[in-house]
Amino acid sequence: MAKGNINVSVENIFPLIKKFLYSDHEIFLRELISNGTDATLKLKHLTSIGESKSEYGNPIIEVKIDKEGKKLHIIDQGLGMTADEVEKYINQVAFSGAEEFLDQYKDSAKDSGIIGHFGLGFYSAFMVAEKVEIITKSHKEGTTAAHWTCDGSPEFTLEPHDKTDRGTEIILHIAEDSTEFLEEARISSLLYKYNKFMPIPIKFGTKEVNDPDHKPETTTDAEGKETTEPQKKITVDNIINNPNPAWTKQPTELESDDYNNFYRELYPSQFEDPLFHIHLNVDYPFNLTGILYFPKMTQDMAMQKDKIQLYQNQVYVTDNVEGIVPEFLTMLRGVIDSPDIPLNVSRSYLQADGAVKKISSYITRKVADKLKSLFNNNREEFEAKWNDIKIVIEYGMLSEDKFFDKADAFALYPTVDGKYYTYDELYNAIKAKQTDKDNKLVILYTSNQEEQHSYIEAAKDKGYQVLLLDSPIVSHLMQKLESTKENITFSRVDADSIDKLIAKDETVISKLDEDQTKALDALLKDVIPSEKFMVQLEPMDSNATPFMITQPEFMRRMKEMQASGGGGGMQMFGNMPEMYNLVVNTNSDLVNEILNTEAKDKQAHLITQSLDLARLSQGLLKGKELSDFIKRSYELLK
Ligand SMILES: Nc1ncnc2c1ncn2[C@@H]1O[C@H](COP(=O)(O)OP(=O)(O)OP(=O)(O)O)[C@@H](O)[C@H]1O
Repeated sequence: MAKGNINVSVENIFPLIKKFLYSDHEIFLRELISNGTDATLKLKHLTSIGESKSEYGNPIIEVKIDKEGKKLHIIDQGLGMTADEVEKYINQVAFSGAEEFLDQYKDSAKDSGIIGHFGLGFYSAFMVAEKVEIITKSHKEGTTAAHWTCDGSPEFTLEPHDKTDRGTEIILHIAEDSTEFLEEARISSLLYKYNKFMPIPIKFGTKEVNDPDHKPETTTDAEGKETTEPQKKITVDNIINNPNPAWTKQPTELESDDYNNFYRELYPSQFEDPLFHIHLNVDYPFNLTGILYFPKMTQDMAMQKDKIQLYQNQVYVTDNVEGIVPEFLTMLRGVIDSPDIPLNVSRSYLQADGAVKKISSYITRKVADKLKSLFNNNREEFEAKWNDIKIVIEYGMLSEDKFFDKADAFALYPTVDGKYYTYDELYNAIKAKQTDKDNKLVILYTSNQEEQHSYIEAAKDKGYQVLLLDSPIVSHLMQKLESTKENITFSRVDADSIDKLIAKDETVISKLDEDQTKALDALLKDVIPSEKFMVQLEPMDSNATPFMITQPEFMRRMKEMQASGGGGGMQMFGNMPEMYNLVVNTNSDLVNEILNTEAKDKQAHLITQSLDLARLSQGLLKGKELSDFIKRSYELLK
């Protein structure tokens, strides 16, 4: 038996490992299974090129709990190690890796982001074990198995072992404070979290299934009663992983059902199919595969619990893909697998990393290309899905300039009449009628068809088109479009009276002379609360609404942008009180009647009633004021 000291300068490294990695100690299992997987894949390669005489067969990795002995076993049938190799790879190489890690990150232990994503390899076993054994037999002919033990001090023992079959068994003597790792449920959930798509089958216990060779017979007795014999069960290995997940296959091998099934495998609690998928597959200048799904979005952007999962060669790493996937795409779901994403560094470093930047822009481009081809190939279907995908697209247009440029080809602007225009189509459809006297194109929109119904009707009567733009970030997008496209402006239908929304050269003559206008103004100001409404007298078509409430576009939009997270300079708008304009049509019969009514109280009554009607059509009449209005209206009916 050989004894010796592991090549390590720190007197006792294990307490350090334990301390630094405490928050994430569960990753030891992922590390050990990864090692077993690597050892198996290496053997596969060696046998395929004739470098190993060993029979590859159908190797699996087994995880076994020995509750009584307080041990956890991880057994592989990979290439194994000779005693010399244990000496070289475990005593020297592996430990220097751990040491290097500690050297580098000793001072930054607080940054758990680093630690959580760093694979400590074999030595992470000491986070949960007080003693570790390796029993390993190399695939090389004529070699003896080796048995290595270490109890957490730098001392180890290495002796021969009688193991005859190829592969490595790691035995962890679980420490007192880590007995949770002797619980079947805990191990099972860890295997599911980290290993469910690893490339070598992983066995954890056995399970009972119906015997496929047994077809239960049904017999009929003398009285004609049928009895079916019980189905025979057989015991089979409980394989916890799918070693060939969809993203590792070529898109040509997969049907749309396969993609949907894989989505359900990833997110078992999702009942709705995704809207569509994007298969990522690139091997130059970096390596990346994956499948992204567009789920059906809800208006609530925060409600997004199933996230994109990041894998490295089929080993789960994290579901925090911030920095790797552009932010607007973090609303998607699916898998990204890349050996080229550095996992052992902090997030801020990740964002500056050249390879990561390229990955991020590749993903953005792929998503844009996919959207474009969906739009080109089946516009009808794309339009039908627009409502569910618009948030992602609009958000992408706002946050990524490259995406903004590409999205011009497929971003849609729906009208209240169910038409869907691209920007260019919209421009051509409305430019003749909706260009104002200053040659500005005015794009009219509503955020709520029900609430702004009368305003929409007024615009339609003029032959204008009204867009339905109702997503929570659309005010930011309008702002961006106004600054990138030339000479356009967005205006909500209730931002002004229809003649002023798109001001043309023609002027409407007022039926009131100057004195009458002054008198009307005074009358209105007597009754109408000036802190809530700015009275605006306007000569309009005599049939146009006599009293109308509008809210200036600029102010309202700034407030909205602030509410949906504009931050910074927009703070001041959020604190402004709601301010409305009351537009009074001086050419209407009602105004004429108000002026010609002698009795003061009747005059005030008419004004109040008209104001309330205008508020009612904006949805602003509520509470006591609404009750008073209803009461007054009944009085009028008497
Ligand atoms: N189950 C195993 N079968 C065969 N060799 C193994 C096994 N586990 C570990 N080794 C050997 O020990 C070495 C060190 O393992 P360790 O897990 O510490 O580092 P690594 O796998 O090289 O890197 P990482 O830090 O990414 O895990 C491996 O490179 C491999 O040569």
